[in-house]
Amino acid sequence: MYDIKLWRHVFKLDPAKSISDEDLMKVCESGTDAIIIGGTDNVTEDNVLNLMSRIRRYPLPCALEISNKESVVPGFDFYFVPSVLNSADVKYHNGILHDALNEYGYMMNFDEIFLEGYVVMNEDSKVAKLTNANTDLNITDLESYALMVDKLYKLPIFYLEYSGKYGNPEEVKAIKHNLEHAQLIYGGGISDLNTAREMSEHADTIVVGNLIYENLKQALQTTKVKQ
Ligand SMILES: CC(C)=CCC/C(C)=C/CC/C(C)=C/CC/C(C)=C/CC/C(C)=C/CC/C(C)=C/CC/C(C)=C/COP(=O)(O)OP(=O)(O)O
Ligand SMILES: O=P(O)(O)OC[C@@H](O)CO
Ligand SMILES: [Mg+2]
Repeated sequence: MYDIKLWRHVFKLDPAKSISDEDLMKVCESGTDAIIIGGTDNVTEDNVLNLMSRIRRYPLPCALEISNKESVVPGFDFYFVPSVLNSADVKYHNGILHDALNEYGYMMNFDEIFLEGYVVMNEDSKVAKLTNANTDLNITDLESYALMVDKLYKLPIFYLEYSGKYGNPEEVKAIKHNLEHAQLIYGGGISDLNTAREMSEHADTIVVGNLIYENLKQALQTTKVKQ
């Protein structure tokens, strides 16, 4: 599954959180399509490297969703770079990215880097606070972001981020309707197979994060969306 377009289900592991070898084995052998390593805070070179090397024992794709320049390490199959479109701070659109290109642009392998058009919707999430995101968006606003990502910026990925909260499936449906090329990734508050199925109806890919740490059994059930 080294074609990200084919991913239906992904587990997102937070390098700042601990997970036992036994639980990690269950996650990696669950039948999920890929693992994304990502988090908002306390993401360091050390904890990213450590988690990546433990996941590398298993034959599944592993992507790093970059949260800061300092924790980018070689060895991933893919690098996902979030550009938070509804952030009030240009730093989180392209500012950090521009700095990184100044420093390392000459040595980047652009075939493995995917820019994510990110829209953050849970006002209480760490990522919304960090990026000062305007989460007061209605369906028309979201449809417009979808057009922006797909028709104008022509980004490969639209990520609807509800981190920590379950979103509105009608929003996912409306966004999907406006995407012709971009892959629609939904993440946030998936708590069982039912919610996973509901979001999978319209999202191309669903991401399960916190549930891994809160209720691993339920998290593993969500991979059944692939059946
Ligand atoms: C060495 C090598 C091979 C290099 C490859 C080249 C490469 C890819 C270089 C990278 C270029 C680079 C450094 C670009 C910078 C991009 C960047 C840092 C952009 C800003 C990213 C950004 C907006 C971060 C904010 C946080 C964010 C969007 C996080 C996403 C994940 C997320 C929301 C997780 C959920 O949060 P969590 O921590 O789990 O929250 P809870 O604890 O509440 O659950
Ligand atoms: O942790 P949860 O709420 O499952 O969200 C998943 C992911 O979208 C976070 O970046
Ligand atoms: Mg989390």
